[in-house]
Amino acid sequence: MAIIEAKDIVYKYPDGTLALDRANISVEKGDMVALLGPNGAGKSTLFLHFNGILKPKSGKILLKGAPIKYDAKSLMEVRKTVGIVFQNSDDQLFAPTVKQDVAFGPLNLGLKEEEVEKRVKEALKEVGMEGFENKPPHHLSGGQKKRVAIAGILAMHPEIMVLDEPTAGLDPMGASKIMKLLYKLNKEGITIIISTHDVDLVPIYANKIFVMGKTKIVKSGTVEEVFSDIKTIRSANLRLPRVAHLIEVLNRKEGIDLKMGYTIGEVRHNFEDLFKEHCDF
Ligand SMILES: Nc1ncnc2c1ncn2[C@@H]1O[C@H](COP(=O)(O)OP(=O)(O)OP(=O)(O)O)[C@@H](O)[C@H]1O
Repeated sequence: MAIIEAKDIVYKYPDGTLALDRANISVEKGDMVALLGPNGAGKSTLFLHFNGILKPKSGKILLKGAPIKYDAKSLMEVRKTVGIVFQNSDDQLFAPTVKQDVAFGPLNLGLKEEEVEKRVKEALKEVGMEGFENKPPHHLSGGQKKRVAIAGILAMHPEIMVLDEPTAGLDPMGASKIMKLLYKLNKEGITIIISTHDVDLVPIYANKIFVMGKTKIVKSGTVEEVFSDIKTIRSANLRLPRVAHLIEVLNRKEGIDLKMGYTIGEVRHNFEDLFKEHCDF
């Protein structure tokens, strides 16, 4: 059974913009999902439905099979289960110190001070931000802010983490580190859903991809299923991962018959197999 599902979600902003028009998505427990799509497709709008920040005009969000309700008590429960990390960390971090920021969510859950302290410590350790407890968040770098924002959500012990473009604005090493952190959290049991434009990182970490066109999901599947659908990739302003593009060019222009791959590791194996087939070592 899906852990979280959007069913026929329609959402119109007050100015009349139809941002979602019967959008459907279904995520299994333990998945690490990447949502791809062009600017303005509706990815952030869809994410804001996952923990009830936005209420659909029609359609439902099902959490563990049950439609979420929008009264304050039900929303509190939903937000314990589903944590959202916003695209812009400055929208998330507002307390005078890192420690107070990470403590905000658990304190809101009404947890005892001792338990809050414990969770803050654990969360900062998990994201590699121990020692920054007393720093003001606005003095941190972009990558550090992202880690603190993730810690603030982790401290609520969510089952699902939804991250809107978690690598946007980070340098390549910082982006890889954040993806590795999310991968680790996923392996520890948290279902992770991210939106991203980083098609080179997606095949390394995601086990399921959804592609969003304007207002709805237009394709879903494994890395291979999605990236082999070139028409959809182009229509969503995406591109192949660089390494896959190289294979495509080698096969097309040089007449090499190399098996397609989407990560460096995969392609290395495919090259080795090709060499074994054609060379006497
Ligand atoms: N507060 C708002 N009021 C009116 N329209 C909005 C608002 N926020 C977003 N929109 C519109 O809704 C549509 C979907 O926007 P959304 O931010 O969800 O897209 P996105 O896929 O997350 O884009 P990006 O990749 O650029 O972050 C766009 O047409 C956008 O202009």
